[in-house]
Amino acid sequence: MTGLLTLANGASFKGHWNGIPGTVQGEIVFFTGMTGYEEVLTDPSYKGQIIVFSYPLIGQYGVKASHLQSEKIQAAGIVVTELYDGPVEKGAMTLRRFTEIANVPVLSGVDTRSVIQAVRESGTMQSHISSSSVTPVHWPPVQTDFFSGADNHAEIVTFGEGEIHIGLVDFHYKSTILTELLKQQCKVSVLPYTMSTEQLDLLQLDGLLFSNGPGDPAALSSRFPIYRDWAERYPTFGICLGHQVIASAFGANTTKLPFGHRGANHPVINLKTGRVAMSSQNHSYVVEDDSIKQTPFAVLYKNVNDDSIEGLFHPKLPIMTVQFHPEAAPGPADHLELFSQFLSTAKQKKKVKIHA
Ligand SMILES: NC(=O)CC[C@H](N)C(=O)O
Repeated sequence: MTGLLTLANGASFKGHWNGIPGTVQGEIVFFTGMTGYEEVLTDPSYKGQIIVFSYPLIGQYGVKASHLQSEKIQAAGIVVTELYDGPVEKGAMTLRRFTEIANVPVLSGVDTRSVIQAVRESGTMQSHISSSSVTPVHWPPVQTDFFSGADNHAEIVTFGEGEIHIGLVDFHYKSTILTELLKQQCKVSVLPYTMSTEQLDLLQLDGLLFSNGPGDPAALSSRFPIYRDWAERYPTFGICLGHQVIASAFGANTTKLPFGHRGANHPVINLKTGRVAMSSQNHSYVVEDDSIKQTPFAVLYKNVNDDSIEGLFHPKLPIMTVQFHPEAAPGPADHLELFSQFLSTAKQKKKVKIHA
């Protein structure tokens, strides 16, 4: 069955529709990694978006449960050049089957290079994929607030039994973030983002990790004073949305990039050491350079491609934040050491002997 991708700027692209006939609308974003579609599709930060994969063959190694970043596909739709339909390794499911179960359509046979060029020229915009050739006449606004409370969990869920107790502030975290903490023998309590300070303090945590998440960090603005108080009292690490939220909580502004950073090879420079390393990224919003002077923070990392802020640190308190994804999944593991750095501050607070 043929299908059509329409962009809000009027451009349209024909393809082959895979899935139950229908129509899906969402913000169009593109991911440039050669591998990692399992992690990308299930990363909650992609909630509601239509993902275009730049690598021309997608699905070639199937889908394994151990690679998933959440319990389901979070993207609203998928656009690829070729959907691999051959056999996959024992124990893996084909990507076609995985998308069918989730009822997420795949538009294949699309010239994704042209789509990405259009997005790079016009900026991130609304898009529509459909099994009919009807194009939308109006575009309802895209969802940017994912924190109405409706999908928050009320309970604190605890994993692991380690001596160091970390609170993972859950803005819809990627499972690899939890796995990395557990690998380092932490006890991790996954916290509802609406939790009260009284409840938080009862847990006697040694550190807080503010997670990644979908949409606009400004959606959490009513909680910024609370998060600032928490960060000032606990060793703190922020990842992606968590970085944006912490920066905002201390007075910085955020803005939206023209077409975001989504891929597995974004070079970032550590301004203290001068070391450049590759990073995994998935974000549209960014902390504004000029607004850093309104905060106590200093810039630790910058993006080598566009000079945007990639990480911050507090000169006096154990607070560090990164815009990129040190847990990778997918992507290079060059920044995994940041978990150990964060945990060493948590251990210092607890006065536990650090085994380097
Ligand atoms: N991966 C993330 O946490 C994404 C953060 C935010 N939703 C953005 O797009 O910028």
